[in-house]
Amino acid sequence: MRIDVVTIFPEYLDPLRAALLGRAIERGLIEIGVRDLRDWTQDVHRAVDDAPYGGGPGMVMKPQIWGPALDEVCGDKTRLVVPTPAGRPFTQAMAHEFAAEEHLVFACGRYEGIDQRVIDDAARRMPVDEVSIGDYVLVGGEAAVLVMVEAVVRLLPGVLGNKLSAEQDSFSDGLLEGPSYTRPEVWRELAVPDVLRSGNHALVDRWRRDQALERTARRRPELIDRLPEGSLDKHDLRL
Ligand SMILES: N#Cc1c(-c2ccc3ccn(Cc4ccncc4)c3c2)n[nH]c1N
Repeated sequence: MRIDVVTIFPEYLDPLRAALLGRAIERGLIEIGVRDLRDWTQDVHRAVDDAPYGGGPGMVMKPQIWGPALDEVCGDKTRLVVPTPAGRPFTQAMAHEFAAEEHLVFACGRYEGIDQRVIDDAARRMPVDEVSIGDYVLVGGEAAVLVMVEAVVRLLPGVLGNKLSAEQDSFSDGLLEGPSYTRPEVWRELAVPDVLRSGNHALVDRWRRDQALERTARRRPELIDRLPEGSLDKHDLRL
């Protein structure tokens, strides 16, 4: 997979080259390019924004700059992802969809966002997703791209050390994951649940399922309602 990010703050994306993602790049599992939108400006001030039509606060990013940038960075296999507070919620299911793509381009807006015609024009040539990472307002798209790239790249084969880690994620079965424990057995008078030290894998699996269901019902009850038909067995339903 190749990922390109277009931004006016390329240094904001430096964390993409650290830790797990950095190792995935070194191992050739992914290629990541970060491009400075100002490289496509033609004026001495390298302006990327202008006042909004219809008035109102803030500035809007210019289509004459974004258009040529995306023309150059995007190809015939590109899926364009545009972070925006007005986007569809980014979910684990969407992360899996993105992980199956050959080429992702992330367009990072700033100010009040990117002129809508840039997105509409791109949508004439490629799949475009306007996506939000949550119901709160950021200053630009870069932080959202860091979140989405991490969520997507960790799903790629070979990136995570232990294959099961991705498969047993929160949300992989529609539920939040339950609590995790490691040594020591007792810490500050708090003990690890006995079942986890029983060596009985069936009991451990059952306990973990119960914990996931109870935590989901308590913290995200709407996820229970969204489970596919037949997801809950008779043992689950007794909870
Ligand atoms: N994904 C995502 C986001 C953003 C986001 C993303 C891109 C841009 C570009 C510019 N802004 C600033 C802005 C624009 C319009 N209205 C208010 C603020 C952005 C915010 N905010 N909150 C999220 N969950």
